[in-house]
Amino acid sequence: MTDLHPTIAKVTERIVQRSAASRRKYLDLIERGRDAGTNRDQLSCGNLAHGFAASGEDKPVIRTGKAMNIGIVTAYNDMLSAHQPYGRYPEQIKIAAREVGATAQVAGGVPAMCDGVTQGQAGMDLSLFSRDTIALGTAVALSHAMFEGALLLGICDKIVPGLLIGALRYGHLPTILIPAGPMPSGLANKEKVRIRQLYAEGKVGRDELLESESASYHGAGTCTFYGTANSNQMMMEMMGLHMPAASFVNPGTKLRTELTRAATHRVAQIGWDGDDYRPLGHCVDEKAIVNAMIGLMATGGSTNHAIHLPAIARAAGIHIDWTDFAEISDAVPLLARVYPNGSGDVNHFHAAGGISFVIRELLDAGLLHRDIRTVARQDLTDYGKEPVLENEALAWKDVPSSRDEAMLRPVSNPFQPDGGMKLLQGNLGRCVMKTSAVDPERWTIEAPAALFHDQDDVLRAFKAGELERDVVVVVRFQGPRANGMPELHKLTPALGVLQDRGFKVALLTDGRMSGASGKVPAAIHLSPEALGGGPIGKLRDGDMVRVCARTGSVEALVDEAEWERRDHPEAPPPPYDTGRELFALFRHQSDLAEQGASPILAAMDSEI
Ligand SMILES: O=C(O)[C@H](O)[C@@H](O)[C@H](O)[C@H](O)COP(=O)(O)O
Ligand code: SF4
Repeated sequence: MTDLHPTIAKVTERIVQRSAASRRKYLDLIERGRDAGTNRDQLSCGNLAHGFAASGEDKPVIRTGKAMNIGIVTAYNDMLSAHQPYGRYPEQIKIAAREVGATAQVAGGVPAMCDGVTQGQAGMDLSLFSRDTIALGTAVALSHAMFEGALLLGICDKIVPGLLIGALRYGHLPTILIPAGPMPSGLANKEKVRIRQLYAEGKVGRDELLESESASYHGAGTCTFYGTANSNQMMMEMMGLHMPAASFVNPGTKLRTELTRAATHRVAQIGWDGDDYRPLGHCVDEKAIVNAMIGLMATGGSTNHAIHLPAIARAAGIHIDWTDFAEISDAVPLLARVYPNGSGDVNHFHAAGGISFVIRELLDAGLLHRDIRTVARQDLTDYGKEPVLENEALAWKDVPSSRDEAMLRPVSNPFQPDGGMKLLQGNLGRCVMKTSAVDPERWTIEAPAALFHDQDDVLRAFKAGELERDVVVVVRFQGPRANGMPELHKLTPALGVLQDRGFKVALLTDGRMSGASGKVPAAIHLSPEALGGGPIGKLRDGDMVRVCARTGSVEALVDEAEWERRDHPEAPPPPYDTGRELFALFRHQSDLAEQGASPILAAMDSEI
């Protein structure tokens, strides 16, 4: 057994020390959890009668209170292709629960935004704060206190983080997340991007573009690019919160059904009445959080998790920062190239050996904490195996080697010696850049700034031919306090066209990009944001700006005295339509992206 890599050990210990007081307070909460009014024994007869009134055939079992009653929190809706299969899951779960003498009820539903539907639209300004809204909805669902275990149905971008943040405040409950799997592969992602760039250049019309898009996104299941949703799945494996390697099994298959059934049986086995109690708050500890960070680096995961993982950790009393990410990135090799970091999609990744291969490789190399408390039978070792059906029964098998080294490689022969996410800092602040999808010759870009306060103005300038040059496109007032920190992924085709025409191009913003954003170097999440005085506000058109993932720097190359003299521009008005005004409270309370950009956690931490 290889010793744990010294950097992983050092960063973990630093996080443990930094979090000692808040983690202790959190663990005390878990100890009190069952007595703090969030447990069926605390309920009155009236409470209970309301709780099981409509439970049908399960009523006698729920009424006796002897078996686990499982609370299902579901993010089902028809907007997310990834979540559409969840519509039938509660009935499957109830049947599976009865098979082991338990019961299950839908504790509540939570909203889920499809970032693909809102991308480039006003709705995208609600995307990040939908995460905290989901956390609040999860807490409302579990506050019924009718449950001794929980199953969370969520996959996509802000939904898994939101479900986890809410469920962690009920960390005394054993909890398993149940994925629904990726849609089968459609039009190749590279062809999708080619048509998009032709459309951006005016060379094809909407009909051809719509045909291409709907051949790519064509059915039920998660989109097959390796964006934030599929990075969520990877992280849940690295933290041991799924049934092992359940993530990338397609919907509508027998194996998928058996994995859902197994998760329901398993959660009933890890409750406080048994001899293998595994509460969520003990599973999500410092080592599990570090494992999730490692997984992001080893697979080129979504930059959105530089914001979500700090928020998830904080809900468990754990504090991480971008320096932790950067040091882990330097120690962890890139083992997977899944689109946008390569040409294959998550179905190809899974077929090549997928997450099981990655975990086993990292464990064997001492690059993961093996000894974490997972929801499975032992430790993370279980997650280095892939699920199969043997004579119709679920089994897990070793994955001895990659079945496609064009997209999945061993630690002995990685794509990059270090991970896919870099910390950049300098006189403009701190930000992150995902390098795994960017050609290394573009890791350093130094060019004149073109300043914008709105992504649509960038596209207008592109169409007017005003960006045909080396350029750092700066889009500011896109931070959480300004307009909710939208993804600016709609800029990708136009910036890609400029890059393909041979210009040196980079994006610099206090906003976000999609996890599916790829080949154009993007220095994002710049903190502190422009609203409130962040240095990005001092930039002027034509300033030379340098972003460099090699040296980890983001600099305005402006005379120091001139820079000091500069004042800040007037901020654009806050967003007002599409319900965005309802989220003013969240904008006002949000803290830094590096802390998780979470208004609810900022307010919670100010009280406890
Ligand atoms: O972070 C992410 O992974 C994105 O938010 C993703 O969920 C979103 O749907 C993209 O917009 C999809 O990519 P396209 O917009 O290119 O289809
Ligand atoms: S991956 Fe993105 S686009 Fe696809 S269903 Fe999920 S949120 Fe929507």
